[in-house]
Amino acid sequence: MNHMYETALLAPARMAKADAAAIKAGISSLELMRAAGLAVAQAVSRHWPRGAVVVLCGPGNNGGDGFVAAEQLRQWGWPVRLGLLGERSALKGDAAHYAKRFQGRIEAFGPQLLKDATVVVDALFGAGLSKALEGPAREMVQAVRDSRLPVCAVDVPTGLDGATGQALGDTYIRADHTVTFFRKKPGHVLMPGRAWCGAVEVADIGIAASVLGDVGLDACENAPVLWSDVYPWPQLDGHKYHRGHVLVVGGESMTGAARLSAMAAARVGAGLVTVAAPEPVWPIYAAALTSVMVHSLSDAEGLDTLLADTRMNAIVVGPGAGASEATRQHVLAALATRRATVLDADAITAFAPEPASLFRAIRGPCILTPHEGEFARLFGQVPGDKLWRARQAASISGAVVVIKGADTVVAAPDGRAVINSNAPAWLATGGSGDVLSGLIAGLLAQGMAPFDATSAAVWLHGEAAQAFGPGLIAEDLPTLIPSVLRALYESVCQIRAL
Ligand SMILES: NC(=O)C1=CN([C@@H]2O[C@H](COP(=O)(O)OP(=O)(O)OC[C@H]3O[C@@H](n4cnc5c(N)ncnc54)[C@H](O)[C@@H]3O)[C@@H](O)[C@H]2O)[C@@H](O)CC1
Ligand SMILES: Nc1ncnc2c1ncn2[C@@H]1O[C@H](COP(=O)(O)OP(=O)(O)O)[C@@H](O)[C@H]1O
Ligand SMILES: [K+]
Repeated sequence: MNHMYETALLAPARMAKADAAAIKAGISSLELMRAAGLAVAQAVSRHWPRGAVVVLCGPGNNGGDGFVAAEQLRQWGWPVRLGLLGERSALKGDAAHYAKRFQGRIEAFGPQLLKDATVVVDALFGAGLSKALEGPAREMVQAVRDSRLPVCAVDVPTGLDGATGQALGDTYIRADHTVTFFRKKPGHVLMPGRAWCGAVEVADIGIAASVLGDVGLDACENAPVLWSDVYPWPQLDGHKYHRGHVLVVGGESMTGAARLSAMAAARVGAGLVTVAAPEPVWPIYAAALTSVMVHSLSDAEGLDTLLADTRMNAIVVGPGAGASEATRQHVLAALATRRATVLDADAITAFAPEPASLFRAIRGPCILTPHEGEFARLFGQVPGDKLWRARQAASISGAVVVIKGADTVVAAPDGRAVINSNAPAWLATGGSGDVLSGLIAGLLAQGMAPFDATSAAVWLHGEAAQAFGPGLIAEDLPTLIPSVLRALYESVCQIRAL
């Protein structure tokens, strides 16, 4: 199977096409709904002790899934209350079919349903939600929020746009657990959706992955399956130059940033790492670094002189650099070599007055790693969701663009894109972005292609932060890379051995 199919993300419109393709291939829509509702009932019984469950059903197929789940839970002996938004006679198709099979009582829709409940199943609206919630639906969502009851959402929490991860109106369900079908939707991993879905479970409802051949996909969720085949594990017959040489251009006042970047490049496996340190502060870098080499860069010696050593095959400019003319010149010198170049932080900000001059200079492999603030400085206010904005920026700049955050998006100029979902909140700490730039460069130096290297680095970065948890500071991240790599290596080897 195409690896991209495994972690494909399908926006609701494309998911509807996948449903239609599966139905055309022979599975009935009733079977799909039955499997979906059963998966929801199983999730509820797995995650909560048997108790008073309230199933809130909407007027469409999301509500249909709710009827199936409610009947299943009832048969398993759960005390079930069910409220339907709208008239039962207005239900159509599959939802009407399963409403008829529900053996319990359909109660008046309203916040009184929540009294004495222990868990809520949100089957109000799913992929079909197309406008802000109003009237009784809105009141109910607000009541569920106020009740602080645990929620299991069907497909997507009501109020969330599955395509963008944004709210369609002013209120929405915050779920503890979300059961979605066939594949995740971008809204499950893009913020704030990622935070509202709780744990997301993908249920197999009988749709074959092969439908994606015709249906396509909107992006992928970042995962090792996408790049582990091309991960540059060291070889017995290799030597350090086979593993590349990263040059990190250091700054004069914030010397820690370049050191963090350099340490990360070394830990992720670059054969050699050099920091080019401004002459006056060379002793600071030299005293702090051991295996990483430090080159004293005088004002008179341009970066191009140092880069005459063509073994330096990946360059980082930006961490702690200062948004100065000197940084601009360093960026242009690095890009002129057409070697793999990571531009972070001040290297991005330095081009804020004239972004086009940066884009013109990008002729070889280049990765831009802005956070939202730096992104706006370079690309302005691009409308649309984060996935769209990253793709636009990659197309405009000719670089792989990483928009960082709890939902880091990596997009390539050719349209490929991944959304990363493993970063814990602990990662939001000063200097962690500097580490990321080094991880990317370290993988580029070892010959990984820019989009793969960046996706892999973003994932390793998130895993490292997860492994540490609370109290993380940026210095910890490089030291956590070995255990993350070991676990990845062992899992990849196991897969190969199968
Ligand atoms: N074969 C399929 O298509 C399957 C669909 N499934 C379920 O079906 C869901 C999608 O079903 P639907 O397309 O019926 O959509 P929903 O059940 O999410 O919404 C129902 C309808 O409500 C209307 N609506 C939209 N926004 C509204 C608002 N703010 N206020 C009032 N009405 C509004 C729209 O006409 C929409 O079609 C999925 O999320 C999933 O839960 C599952 O049963 C699996 C199989
Ligand atoms: N809420 C969050 N949850 C998870 N990761 C986050 C969150 N906020 C930021 N990050 C990650 O933390 C890192 C911060 O990078 P950056 O803003 O460049 O910081 P610095 O310049 O201090 O190194 C990025 O990798 C980003 O994706
Ligand atoms: K829902």
